[in-house]
Formats: sequence, structure tokens, C-alpha cells
Amino acid sequence: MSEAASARSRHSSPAAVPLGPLEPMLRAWLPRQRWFAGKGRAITRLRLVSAVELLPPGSTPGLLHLLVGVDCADGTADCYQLLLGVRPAPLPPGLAPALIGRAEHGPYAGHAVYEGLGDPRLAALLLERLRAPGSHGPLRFDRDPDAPIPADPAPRPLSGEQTNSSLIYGDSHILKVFRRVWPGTNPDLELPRALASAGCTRVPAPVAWYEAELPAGPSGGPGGGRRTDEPLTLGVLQPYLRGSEDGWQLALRRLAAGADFTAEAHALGRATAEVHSALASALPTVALGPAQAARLAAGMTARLAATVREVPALQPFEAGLRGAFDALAASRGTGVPAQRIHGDLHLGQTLRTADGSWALIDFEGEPARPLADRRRPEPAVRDIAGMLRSFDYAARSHRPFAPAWADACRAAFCEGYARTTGRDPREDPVLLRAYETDKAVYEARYESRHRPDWLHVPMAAIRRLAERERPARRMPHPSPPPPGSAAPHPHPKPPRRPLA
Ligand SMILES: Nc1ncnc2c1ncn2[C@@H]1O[C@H](COP(=O)(O)OP(=O)(O)O)[C@@H](O)[C@H]1O
Ligand SMILES: O=P(O)(O)O[C@H]1O[C@H](CO)[C@@H](O[C@H]2O[C@H](CO)[C@@H](O)[C@H](O)[C@H]2O)[C@H](O)[C@H]1O
Repeated sequence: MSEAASARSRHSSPAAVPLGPLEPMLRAWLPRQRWFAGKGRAITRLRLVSAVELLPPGSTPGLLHLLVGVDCADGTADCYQLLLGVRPAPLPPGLAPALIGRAEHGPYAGHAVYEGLGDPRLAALLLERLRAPGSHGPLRFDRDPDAPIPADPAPRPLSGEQTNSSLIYGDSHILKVFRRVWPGTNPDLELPRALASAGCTRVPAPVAWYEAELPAGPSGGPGGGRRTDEPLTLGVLQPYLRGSEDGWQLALRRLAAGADFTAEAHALGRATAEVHSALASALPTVALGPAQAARLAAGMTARLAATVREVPALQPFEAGLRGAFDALAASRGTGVPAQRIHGDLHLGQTLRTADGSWALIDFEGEPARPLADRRRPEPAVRDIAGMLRSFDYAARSHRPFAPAWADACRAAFCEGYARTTGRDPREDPVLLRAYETDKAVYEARYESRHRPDWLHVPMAAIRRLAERERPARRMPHPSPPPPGSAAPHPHPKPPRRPLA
């Protein structure tokens, strides 16, 4: 696509591109998408928040960038990013699986509307936009001027179960297109950029990104009616770690072979600690005092209550689980540092690269939590708890269940973490138990919504955590460092100031 053509790209106001003719097909299509968060909730209304034609009107194919507000009967309102391809119907056979519907009237009458990311020509156009920074209506494309982006790499969509949609370009870059979007910088752009500035190489550094700048409105805006003019992060391009394998797949392969995973778990603990230390040095940290501990515990208790309403199987365990949160409130926080963290760390968010080192990806945080929550500093133990849960997940997805494998990995991970930071996460048992419990509750809701066949996995942990026993009795004690290993580093940066 030439620069001249790109300059002709048009921003249409919501009134100029009515959602009307597209509405019935999107209503049917959206709930079937893996990334649609409103599953099981009745859609009451679709609202056009923004519409931009990224190719001149009449181009074949056409590319329509939409932000669509989805209001549900339970009062929730979300905003989704859609990239729609438009071609005269019928679609060529290779694009048939991407079909969303055929417009019968309106500006696209007689055209097939389809998932644009499935069309290599449109995927290539998106990369072109990222290569040449600039604005298209409310969309702003930006890049790191020092990081090269190749001109014409062949795009392919990433398959599999994802919260968002990703495209791989010629095995050199990967573009994540965020689906559910909010006003405010997405931590998956913010944190990797901060880590790159801090010199941390454990996380692929963003090389380009695009955002929407929308006027704040009294209602109907991207935040479901929130007044805000913060930009919405829509997509991030980063280097693709060719030849890497994710930690989840690797762990399952090891389990299937009856093989040990503790060396990897130990190295993962070290990698996680390095990332935490870099985040603590790049962004503000605070000390967890009594008020914050009480607020954290109250948040966990409220999430538990909401989840019990949604997942009745949790009900018999509610009182036992609440004990972990009460203990956190009673601990008065003990002054541990709260800092920016990964927020949804599990084995699937780790990549063992071709050179055998570990990288961490996907700093978006738990997709179901409000963005403001995900950007708030929290004790790093939250991430550690996520990873410990993941070893349990892996062991439980194996037949027969391999509890000793999980216990050994959990211990090795904590030891690796302690080797780098000088502090073993098991020395904070109250915090660790509260976060593991909170994570298992989150997982119960996640599985009941997205993968009911997996619900038994967090339920097994919930049964264990609801027994009011000290987690320290469950996990082996920290062992001394292996001979010849490096001395522990000091703890990442002391807390700067206590919160009020
Ligand atoms: N930089 C990268 N290099 C190689 N593979 C990657 C990279 N980033 C992501 N992936 C692959 O893409 C998958 C989805 O990425 P992720 O950021 O977790 O997206 P989502 O938020 O949609 O779950 C990962 O599980 C991993 O397999
Ligand atoms: O990777 P995402 O950001 O999409 O995270 C969500 O989906 C994960 C599953 O794909 C889910 O993770 C849970 O299942 C994993 C195994 O598939 C397991 O390793 C994790 O420990 C477990 O939490 C994650 O919770 C969810 O946010």
C-alpha cells in the first residue's frame, strides 16, 4: 500500500458508518469468539464507539477498524476491537472460514464481512501502518525508531486458545491485537517498555504499537459510560522468539516422559525474580501497611463472594477460604514491598528460548480484572502464587495425578527466586496462602466460564486451601544453595514510602 493511499485512509464518525446493517451478524458472531468476555450473558445493545476505514472506500478488500461497545443484560458494558474485511460476496475459498456474514443493505450491501486478521493482505496492511507512524482518525500508530521492522514478511494468525488475537510476521515479529479494550495504557505495553528501558532482556521489548484517542463522553464511551480521555492501547508488535517453546507445553512433555522439571522451575524462579527486581527499580514501589493489607484482603473476600454466586460448587468451602484473607488482614501487611508485577503469571506465559533461557510474556494481567486494579502495585508474591498454582495444574492434567512432581517444582521455583532476591517467598506464608487462594478462586471462575471440563483442577486446590492448615507444612523448607552457585542478591529495592 502506497503512502498516498495510506494518507487517503478515512476516519468516519460513528454516524457516518452505521453499525445498523452489521449489527445482526456481529450479535451472532461475537459470543462465539474465544476472546469474548460476555459469554452466557444476554447482549442488550451494540454501540459503535469508533469506526475507521483503513483503506480508501471502494478498495477490494476493504478494512474497517471498529471499536464496538457491548451492553449486557446484567449491566456490564465492554468495548471490543474488531478488524473487519469487506469484499464482494462470495469470499474466495481460503477466506471462507473467516466469514462473519453477508450485508444485505447499507453501504456494504452485497459484500461479505469477515475477520480481517485472517486475510494476509489486510494483516500486511496493519504492519505497514506500524512501520509508518502516524494518525488515522482517532488511531495513532507509533514505533521505536531504533528497532527495524522488515517490509514484507508473510503474516500468519496464531492459532490456539488466546485471550487476544496475534499475528506472526515471517517468524521475526508478533503483533498482539487486544480484543477487549479500556481507556488507559495496557500493562502489556507499559511494563515491557519499562523493562526494556531498565535493561531487562527477559521480556521481548515492544517495537511498535497503536492506540485510539477518543474524546471523553458522558456515556456510551469505551469504558461503558466512564468519562475519560486516556488513549486505549489496541495492539503491540514485538520480536518473535523463534524456536521457543512455552513452559506449559514443556512441563507437560516432561510429565508425560516421567521426567524431572526442577532445573527448569529453578531457572524460572530466577527469571521471575530478575523481572520483579527490574520492575521494582523502574517503577514506584510502596510498603504494604495495615490499610493496604486490609484493602487487599477485602478485595479477595469480595471476589470470593462474587465467585461463589457464579460457581456454586465453591459454597461449602467459602468460610475456610475466607480464613486465608482474614489472616492477611490481621497480618497488618508486615511492610513487604508492593510493586508493579506481571499479574497473571503461569507456565503458559513463559517461553524457553532457543538458547535455553526463559522469557516472560503477556503482562496484561488477569483479563477479567478492571484495568485500574491490574495497574496497582501489589506484593510480588502474587505472581509467585500464580506460578505455584501452574505446577499444580500441570501435575493434575497428567494421569495419574503427580503431586510429588508439583511439590518438587514449587520448591525449586521458590529456591530459584530466593537465589536472586535473597528472600524465599515461603517466608511470607500468610501472604502466599492468601494469594494462592485468591488465584484458585479466580481460576474456578475462569474455568467455569471458559473451560468447564477443567473446573476440577482449581476445585482440588480449593479443597486443600480451605483446610485451615499452614502452607509451610505443605511445602519443603528452603534448601541451601547448590555448591558453586552465586550468592543471593539483596532484595529488590526497599519500599520507598508506606501508603496512608
Ligand atoms: N514474543 C513472542 N515470541 C514467540 N511466541 C510468542 C511471543 N509472544 C507470544 N507468543 C506466543 O503467543 C501466545 C499468545 O501470547 P499471549 O501474549 O499470551 O496472548 P494472549 O493474551 O492472547 O493469551 C503465547 O502463548 C506464545 O505461544
Ligand atoms: O494466558 P491468558 O492471559 O489467556 O490467561 C488465562 O487463560 C489461562 C489458560 O489458558 C489461565 O491459566 C490457567 O490454566 C493454565 C493451563 O492452561 C495453568 O497453567 C494456569 O496456572 C491456570 O491459571 C489463566 O488463569 C487465565 O487468566
